[in-house]
Amino acid sequence: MDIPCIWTLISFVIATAFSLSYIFHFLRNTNLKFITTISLNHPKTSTTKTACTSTTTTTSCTTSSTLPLGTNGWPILGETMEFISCAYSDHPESFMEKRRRLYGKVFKSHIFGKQTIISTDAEVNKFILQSDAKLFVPSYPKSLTELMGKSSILLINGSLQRRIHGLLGSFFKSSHLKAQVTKDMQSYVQQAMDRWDDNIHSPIFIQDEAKQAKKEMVKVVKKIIVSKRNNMVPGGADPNDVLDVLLSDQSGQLTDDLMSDNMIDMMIPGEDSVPLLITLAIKYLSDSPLILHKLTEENMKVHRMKLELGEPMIWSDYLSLPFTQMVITETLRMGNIITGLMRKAMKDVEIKGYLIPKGSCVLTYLRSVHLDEDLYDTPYQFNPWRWQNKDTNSSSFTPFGGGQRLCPGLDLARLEASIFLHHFVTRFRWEAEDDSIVHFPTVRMKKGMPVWVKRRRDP
Ligand code: HEM
Repeated sequence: MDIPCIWTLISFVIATAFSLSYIFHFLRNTNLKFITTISLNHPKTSTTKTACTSTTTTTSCTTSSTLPLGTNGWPILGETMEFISCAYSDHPESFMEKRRRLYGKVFKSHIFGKQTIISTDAEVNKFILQSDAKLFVPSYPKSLTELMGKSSILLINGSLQRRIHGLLGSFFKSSHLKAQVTKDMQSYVQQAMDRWDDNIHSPIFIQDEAKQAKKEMVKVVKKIIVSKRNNMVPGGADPNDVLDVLLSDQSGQLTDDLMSDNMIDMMIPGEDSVPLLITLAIKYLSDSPLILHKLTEENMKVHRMKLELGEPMIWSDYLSLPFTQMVITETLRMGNIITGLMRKAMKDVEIKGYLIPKGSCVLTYLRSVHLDEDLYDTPYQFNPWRWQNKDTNSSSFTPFGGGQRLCPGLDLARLEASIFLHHFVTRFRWEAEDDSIVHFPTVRMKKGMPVWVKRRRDP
């Protein structure tokens, strides 16, 4: 066969493949029930497997469980293009909403090169996040795992993960660290805001300013580690806090690699998540004058009281401002800085009647839960009052994950956001330029959240 002929044949095969996959896709969308039955091997018709349900204390096995429904989309591409185009649109939830309507809150899809079970159900997510490594382990794309390092706490499992988690958790909770972070952040924020006073000809970009503040915070944590290491006397005094414990650990498990990988874990949320939390709070406040007024009033009150007493604000003052904390909680709910968490099933697991087969990749999609109208009235409305007398420790609110991997930096994140907001609203009035939230590949402001600031005359 000559060369043009081979090309004609190849083109024909490719065209046929695309046409068939188009027809297949079209049929599936128009006659969903028929196709799901065939293409998904739906257990109602063909699959019955033995599966295990675990609670904190028991694991029981049943023989009737159903695989989540859903579609695989196009060959190779799966449903990735639709996922991305929805994520870039004004309504990024549309991908999940459409499938929730068709298949329920837990469904199957094929995104980013992998068949994935997506859970948008609060209870299912809670179960998955609270399970130990016998049932589910973290599962991230190779590019991310290489960045994190193999001994990153986000990737290790079992007793070593629990040990490091406990140590980091107590370090971040220690009043010593909170006091140091508060002192350094206050001084940084004040210096930065002094510069803004003179800046009347251009807007301030909150996203960049918050990131710069955060870089200072990472330096603070590092400074504490270095100074502790230098001042450590072998067999010396009892450890003061967890970092002392980490540094003096003799088990040989906490290698330098492990310590440095975990510093990176702390820098990723530091460089990104906390600045984003601050930026989103400013965005929502700029759009809601009444809420901004109430927040300013609360912060002004404590600011004046501290001035009269001649005392500085300390970390516990920031964390006990009730309305400010409600604003931060509502920002976490609506902002969804971490949209979802990836896990891999280590055995067949049955949750709420869904069968999750061993080896499945599972995306616990936190965003859909936080915006679920079954759980929140008018979920797209920024309403901090909804948190009045409401527990933030529930399966319907998990911006910091849950279970054994619950974010150990959550108090620190709230503290840093509170410090920034306090100094910002007590020193300035501002007018925000139009900006919008982008949801893919990560959440951020399109223009960096430019605001025009004006010094308050009523300290
Ligand atoms: C708004 C800010 C933050 C958000 C939304 C956030 C969110 C999260 C989430 C959802 C997880 C769970 C990951 C998983 O289950 O796979 C996590 C874990 C973690 N976070 Fe945060 N985080 C924030 C700030 C911080 C800060 C400030 C630090 C430390 C300085 C920090 C350190 C960590 C660490 C070390 C883990 C891993 C815990 C483990 O796997 O045992 N985070 N974070």
